[in-house]
Amino acid sequence: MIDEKLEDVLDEVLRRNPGELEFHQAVREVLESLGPVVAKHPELLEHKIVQRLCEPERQLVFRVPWQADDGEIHINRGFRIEFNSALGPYKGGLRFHPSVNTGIVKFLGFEQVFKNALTGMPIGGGKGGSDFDPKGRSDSEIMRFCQSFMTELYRHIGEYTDVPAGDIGVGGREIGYLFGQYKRITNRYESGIITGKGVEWGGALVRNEATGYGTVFFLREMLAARGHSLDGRTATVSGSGNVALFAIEKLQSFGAHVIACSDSSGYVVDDDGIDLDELKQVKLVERGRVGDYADRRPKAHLVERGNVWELPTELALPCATQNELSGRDAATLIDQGCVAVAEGANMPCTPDAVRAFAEAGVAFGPGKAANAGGVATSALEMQQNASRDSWSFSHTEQRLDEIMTNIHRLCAETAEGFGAPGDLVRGANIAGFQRVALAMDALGVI
Ligand SMILES: NC(=O)C1=CN([C@@H]2O[C@H](COP(=O)(O)OP(=O)(O)OC[C@H]3O[C@@H](n4cnc5c(N)ncnc54)[C@H](O)[C@@H]3O)[C@@H](O)[C@H]2O)C=CC1
Ligand SMILES: O=C(O)CCC(=O)C(=O)O
Repeated sequence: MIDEKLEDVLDEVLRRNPGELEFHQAVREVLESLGPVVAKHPELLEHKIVQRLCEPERQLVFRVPWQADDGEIHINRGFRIEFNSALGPYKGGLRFHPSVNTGIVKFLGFEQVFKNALTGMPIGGGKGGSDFDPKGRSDSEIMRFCQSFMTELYRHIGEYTDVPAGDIGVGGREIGYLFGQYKRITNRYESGIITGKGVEWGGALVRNEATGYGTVFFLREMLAARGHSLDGRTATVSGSGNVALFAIEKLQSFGAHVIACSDSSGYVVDDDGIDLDELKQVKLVERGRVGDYADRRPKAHLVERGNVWELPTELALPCATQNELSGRDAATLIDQGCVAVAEGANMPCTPDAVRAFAEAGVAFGPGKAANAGGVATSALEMQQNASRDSWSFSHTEQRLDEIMTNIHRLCAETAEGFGAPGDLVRGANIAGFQRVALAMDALGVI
């Protein structure tokens, strides 16, 4: 249900952004939570704070030409949506995937604004990427693509303006090529222009692990609020990229039994529990498929093109991509005893799924809160860059844990304060919104 005045805002968003379905979905989800806030503070609509929040400050779309190893010239499209800078420089990742378009980048940028606000750190929200498909491309092709991408992007980013990082298809290798090209073009070693850097050249310890670890810290808090723990629970994680791998690592360290993970080729079940060293070897070193992992493990098998949510599990961590877990999947998970879901990915559960979990009393951690550990640790990287310092792993992980625990507390208290105890979706949307709205109002009509 959506408040009547907010319905008008949503109608305007739909009219101005035709066909951008993921963006519509993300905006609708936030507006559905804001009824009680605008009822209490009608000035937020009079000052057009909500309306301005739904319109990116700047949208950049550019051509990215590059040459493949066989000599063929390819042309991709690059994007950077600088969504909101009321709290600090635009901050958010870059995604390289063939599905990337304006609507996808806009939904991710919109989510990022609220997520970054929840961290309590001085970062605005943005997102970018390209419809480039890195799958099957050589290192040299990836490098040439990244160099071409940065040859346009460099003029728009900076420590005080816009600070990109990784997302799907953009990891340490790509960040290195992007940073190298920035340095070459500008002749400046400005560590603070991008995060997710290698630790030898300005990166922060724990940034690589942060999103996955943070999601599990958040899940631990969700369970603790209900008097439960992770120890001995079965868990299923979708994806097997950056977020998934380190979510598995932290789940296992807390005593959970991770039985399955996936990639776009299908899912793998391992009755002995996922062997993380083997999975990292396949995914991070060989850049292989989950089937390669199954081939090496005695009690593992691949379900080609299978849906990982058909498996019985107590904990579900969608860590792959948007709308990967449907209402039907949620019903299956609930029937088979799932007690908690934490979104490591951005908007992985469809609105039907989120509704089904709420109705069944399943603890649910929305992505903009549960996966905020990645961007929060990026802000810690910026902090270290600005002070020419580097912190130990244990100190940085401790900071991450505190940040995630605080975000959980903020969401839970906000939900409670607005008459929806336990509803972390509402808590996250309202708490994130309040922080950005306050800053926007203070900064005037800009
Ligand atoms: N990397 C980060 O720090 C953060 C990432 N996220 C979100 O987490 C999710 C995963 O991102 P990363 O792990 O960084 O990317 P990644 O590129 O390292 O891994 C993505 C994984 O998802 C799988 N995948 C992608 N599309 C799929 C599909 N249609 N069906 C099944 N599997 C699919 C890939 O095979 C891969 O295993 C994304 O939604 C991203 O926006 C959220 C917060 C921070
Ligand atoms: O670390 C960052 O700046 C980006 C993280 C990100 O893209 C996300 O939170 O979805």
